[in-house]
Amino acid sequence: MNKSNLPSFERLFMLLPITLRDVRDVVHKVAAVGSRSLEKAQKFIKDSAGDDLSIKAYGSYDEVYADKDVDAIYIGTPHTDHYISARSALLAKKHVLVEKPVTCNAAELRSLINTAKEQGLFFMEAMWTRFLPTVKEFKKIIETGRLGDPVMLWANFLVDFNINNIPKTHRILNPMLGGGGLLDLGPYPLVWAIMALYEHPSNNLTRPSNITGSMIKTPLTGVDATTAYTVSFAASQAILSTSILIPSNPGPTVIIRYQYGTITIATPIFAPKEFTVTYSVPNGPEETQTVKVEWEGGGWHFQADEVARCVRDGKLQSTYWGWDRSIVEMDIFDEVRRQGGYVFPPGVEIVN
Ligand SMILES: NC(=O)C1=CN([C@@H]2O[C@H](COP(=O)(O)OP(=O)(O)OC[C@H]3O[C@@H](n4cnc5c(N)ncnc54)[C@H](OP(=O)(O)O)[C@@H]3O)[C@@H](O)[C@H]2O)C=CC1
Ligand SMILES: O=C1OC[C@@H](O)[C@H](O)[C@H]1O
Repeated sequence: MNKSNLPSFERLFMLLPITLRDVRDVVHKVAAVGSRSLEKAQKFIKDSAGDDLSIKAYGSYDEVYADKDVDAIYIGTPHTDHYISARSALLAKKHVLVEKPVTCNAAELRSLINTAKEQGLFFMEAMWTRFLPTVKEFKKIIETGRLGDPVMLWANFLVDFNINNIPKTHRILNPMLGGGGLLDLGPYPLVWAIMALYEHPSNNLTRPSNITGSMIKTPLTGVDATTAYTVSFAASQAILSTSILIPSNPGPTVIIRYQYGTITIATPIFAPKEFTVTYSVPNGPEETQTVKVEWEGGGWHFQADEVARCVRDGKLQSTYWGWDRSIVEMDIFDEVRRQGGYVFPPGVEIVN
């Protein structure tokens, strides 16, 4: 059946596989796709949006911002474009979901938050891991209190980008696009530190007390190839790392030690479907529990549901990944870059 021949209500109805993941309170639909080239926008709709003829293709981003049928904009451009695109979308009165890292630095983020407040619009970093069902299950285990307080967390995200055989203009290598491992991969080890340590009731959303960072840069372009960073909270500490030189497997890539046990998160760090909890009692037997979670699709739709709910409820920020989390993240990245001596080329940071 050709969906495009149906009246709009029936087309909407055909989107109902949404209910298969048991989401009935919100529905969202791609209304338009913007690209710097019309042909690319059309190709994206054909290849990645089911060739849905109701989706408008635009050869510029500005046309999407100006479209009255668009309520919210997802920005999936390289990091260095996030500030300009998100600001333009907010000024055009659109709610905004912007890829991780939300901006190149904390000053750009603070500026966007002010714009969102002034415009009365929803704004969120697309930290999709926070919205996965796995994290809901993780939080349930923590809330029982049986593990006690967190003490140490180790997390890494390593990806072999084959950097000797890709163009130096690739966004992972290009300093003009905010290249390097920290900004691209670093949000994932950090999101686990934020979820497990910063958000833990024992820390109660208290900002980190100390941050350290060390970077090894590739001679190819000077961006960070391997980075280690630590984040200390009042009573717990995260040891985090990224590299663009080697793959993450074999995992695990996240281990969290609590007073009375350990949680080990399976790979991939950005969308794990399994974790293991080991409860340890002094002088007693250990008890191990493996939690497995399944979902349909890649998993990005859970954050899209959150955007829809927040917009519906008139919220400017999410309770789960609010502005404070992104500010903690970008303050940490600024400090690690400062200690690691990674200065972006002039013009990359729009706000300083
Ligand atoms: N959540 C997740 O799972 C993932 C998130 N990301 C994040 O998404 C963002 C984009 O990453 P990725 O898709 O790999 O990046 P790409 O380099 O593939 O760029 C994505 C698109 O951005 C547009 N664009 C706008 N300005 C530029 C520019 N100056 N140079 C190149 N492209 C530009 C292009 O679209 P066009 O020409 O059509 O306008 C391009 O196709 C990053 O911030 C990254 O961290 C990346 C991978 C996975
Ligand atoms: O978000 C991401 O997840 C997967 C990585 O390979 C990618 O570089 C990164 O941007």
